[in-house]
Amino acid sequence: MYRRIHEALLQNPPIDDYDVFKEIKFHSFFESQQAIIALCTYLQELRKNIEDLDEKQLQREFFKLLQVSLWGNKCDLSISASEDNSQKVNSLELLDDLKHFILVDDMESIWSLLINIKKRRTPKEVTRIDIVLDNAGFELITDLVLADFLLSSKLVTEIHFHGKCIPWYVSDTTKHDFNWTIKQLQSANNRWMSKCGITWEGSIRKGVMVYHDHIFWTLPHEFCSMAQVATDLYTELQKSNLIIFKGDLNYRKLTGDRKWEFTVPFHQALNKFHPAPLCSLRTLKSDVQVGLKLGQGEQLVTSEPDWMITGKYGVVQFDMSL
Ligand SMILES: O=P(O)(O)OC[C@H]1O[C@](O)(CO)[C@@H](O)[C@@H]1O
Repeated sequence: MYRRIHEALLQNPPIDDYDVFKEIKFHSFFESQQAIIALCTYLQELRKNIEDLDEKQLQREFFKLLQVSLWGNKCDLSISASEDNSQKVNSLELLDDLKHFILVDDMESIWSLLINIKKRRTPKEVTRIDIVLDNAGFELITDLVLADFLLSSKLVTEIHFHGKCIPWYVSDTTKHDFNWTIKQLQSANNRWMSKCGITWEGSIRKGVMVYHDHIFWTLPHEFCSMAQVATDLYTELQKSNLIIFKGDLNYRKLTGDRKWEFTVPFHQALNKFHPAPLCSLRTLKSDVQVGLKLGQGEQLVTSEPDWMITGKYGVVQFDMSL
């Protein structure tokens, strides 16, 4: 459907590069303003003392911002049929209450990977994280905040973002959305928002934040076929130390969108897709889920029949092995 919409526009210059979802994406960004201010303020305060944090404190902040990015995935205009689905309250204050809804929590393993790389890194070495983006609006801000934290804490030295070439699933991030968001922050009437915008613009100029897009992300292929059908993208991702896949649609493509048993290991469902260590930050909006404990899925089926489609539950699911 999204391809059809795009095709129809392509055939009708001068509106051939018009994004029909632009207005609602903008609206969702502005509606999330207070939550964005809270997050930007938190980040800027954190940056002031980041050099003084010990390992435990750094880990705590990493877990916080990883969860903020996870729950940012609730803000998706495709699940809400384009009704308002913005973030109204400070997401940092909700984390304790939401913890219980994380069905798979591999945050410790992700932390071990990153902190060990940091400890072993020589001064000239690059540590790279790739974030395969999902929704523009509040979710994109949470991803940028996480990226900034990873860079300012020196856990990593480069962040590569991957977005969509065409408007996709209503609110998915395109290059235009990415640049627009950073410009909006820069010119915002709030010093912390504009500080974030200016810093991120600078990071892009210096090449420590890099934006990519590739047609593969809007093709119907499951990710295990990437090495064959998009060899250049697969090779690019192999340069990463960790790939973070945001959102439900990416999870469906990681796992081939099959009716797996809930207890099938994530590694098995990836079906040999291993360009680099990877993780999924996803709130559940469709009926595929792997890597659960024995009985966990069945219990949810009984107690909450729609647990897989409302975005109430989330996973931070990691696969290390190559
Ligand atoms: O933005 P996300 O997290 O990828 O969610 C997209 C999901 O939402 C839906 O469009 C509706 O639930 C699913 O078909 C799709 O998997």
